[in-house]
Amino acid sequence: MDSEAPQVEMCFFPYVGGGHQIPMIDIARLFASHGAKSTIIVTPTNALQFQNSILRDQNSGHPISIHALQLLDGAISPDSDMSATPSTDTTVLREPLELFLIEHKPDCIVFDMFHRWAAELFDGLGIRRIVFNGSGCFPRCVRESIRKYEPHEKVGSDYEPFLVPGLPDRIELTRSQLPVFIRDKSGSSDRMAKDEEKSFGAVVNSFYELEPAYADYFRKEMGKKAWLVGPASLCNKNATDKAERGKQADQSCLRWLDEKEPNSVLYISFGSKPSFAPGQFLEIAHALEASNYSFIWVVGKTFKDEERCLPGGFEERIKESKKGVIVRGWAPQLLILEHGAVGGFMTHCGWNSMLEGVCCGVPMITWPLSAEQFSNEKLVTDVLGFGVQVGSMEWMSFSSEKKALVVRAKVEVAVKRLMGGGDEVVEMRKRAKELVEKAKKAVQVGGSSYIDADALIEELKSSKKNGSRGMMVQPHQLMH
Ligand SMILES: O=c1ccn([C@@H]2O[C@H](COP(=O)(O)OP(=O)(O)O[C@H]3O[C@H](CO)[C@@H](O)[C@H](O)[C@H]3O)[C@@H](O)[C@H]2O)c(=O)[nH]1
Repeated sequence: MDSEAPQVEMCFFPYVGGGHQIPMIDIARLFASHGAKSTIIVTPTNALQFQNSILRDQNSGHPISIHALQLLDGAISPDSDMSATPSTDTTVLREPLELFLIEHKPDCIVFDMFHRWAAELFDGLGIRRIVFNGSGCFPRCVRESIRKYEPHEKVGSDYEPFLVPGLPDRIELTRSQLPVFIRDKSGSSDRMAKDEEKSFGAVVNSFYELEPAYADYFRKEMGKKAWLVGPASLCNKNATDKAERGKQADQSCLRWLDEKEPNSVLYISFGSKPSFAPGQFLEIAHALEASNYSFIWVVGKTFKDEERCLPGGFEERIKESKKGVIVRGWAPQLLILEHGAVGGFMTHCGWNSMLEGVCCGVPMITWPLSAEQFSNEKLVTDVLGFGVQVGSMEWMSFSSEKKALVVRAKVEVAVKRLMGGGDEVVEMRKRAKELVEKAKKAVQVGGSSYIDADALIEELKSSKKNGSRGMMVQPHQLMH
């Protein structure tokens, strides 16, 4: 490293909730641990959520801070009711952000693509922008291929599988599994893709060894400049950091897990905003009772209609038999997944959950619901080979109450297949273990993600030293 070069100043502007915000906070902490002066720009609500872990990092000597944007008088923060979705309008943050950036002029800003107005602001201010879109290379290759070749236009029905053209593996999807904005050709995805094209590159929460063919494809075939610096969750080294990630979690389920045999518990979570129709909760509950494996089930804040969600006496029965725990708030997901008693993960295939399952070596039951989750499922089951599909077929939108049910028999089959621990699952665990080691190595000194993070910092340093924005060199993976 060039010790004479000035310290690089990076700003991070995460989205206002859930699966996009958590990894970006981790990524900011990761860059600070590499010596970059990192400032996380958030709303006042969010600042409180993350301040403890940032304080701990500061105490370890990492150059990191949080800046809480001061909203104009009368303005309401987009996360005030904690229910932000990808379509939440965040333009109210624009003015205070602009004031901050004019004063601080960082060397770059890593921003979430869901702040749809932000690229224009950064360009206007002449600030180098690096995009973060939350997911990995694989789903982005799938999306680009579909955008380019439109294979979904060439099938006869929403449920007829089509091949996603040009990818390193044979990947099939159906039209019903595609986001509505792709099916309807609405401009929002095109605009975000264009924003990404014009940025200096992308910081990706992934690691090369997880998806080498797709990291190469993303960079070489699709011509994207990308720094794969993850898995970001691995920067949480101690139990306190892991427990406080995102929100304060109720940890009582960990004591319950301590009593269980290795690999005997199924962990069920559908991400930061679990949302099902009552009938779907009911199908899951019946399947869990019928399959008779122990489980921790995160249902989110609360059931909308408690009585229609669970069979009569369900909670009393599972409590008495010690078969299961229902978490109504925020679960300490990282601590649960790394607990030896957990042998399976039923997941909606959000990128973070998928990656966290990989880092903990836990095979999955894949139950994609929306966004790019159907693509992520293919990575888990068809490419990495450590998942069992529950068989969900229908993309559901955030606003829609129309949700296709997966019936209890299908859920039960998947649970028994994964938790039964047959030869297939033994193989999955073996593959998963290998990936755990690769993930850990990637973020250690000399690992692929470590090198990528340093490469970005060095790039920023040298252009700072030259007083120019310069051309960014492609990170380490071209050396592979
Ligand atoms: O009780 C909980 C619930 C969630 N989490 C954490 O919250 C994050 C959830 O992220 P993810 O699994 O990616 O799910 P979503 O919140 O649904 O993520 C959105 O953002 C992801 C990243 O772009 C996309 O892959 C998803 O499709 C999209 O729904 C993970 O880090 C979990 O560990 C907890 O710690 N406790």
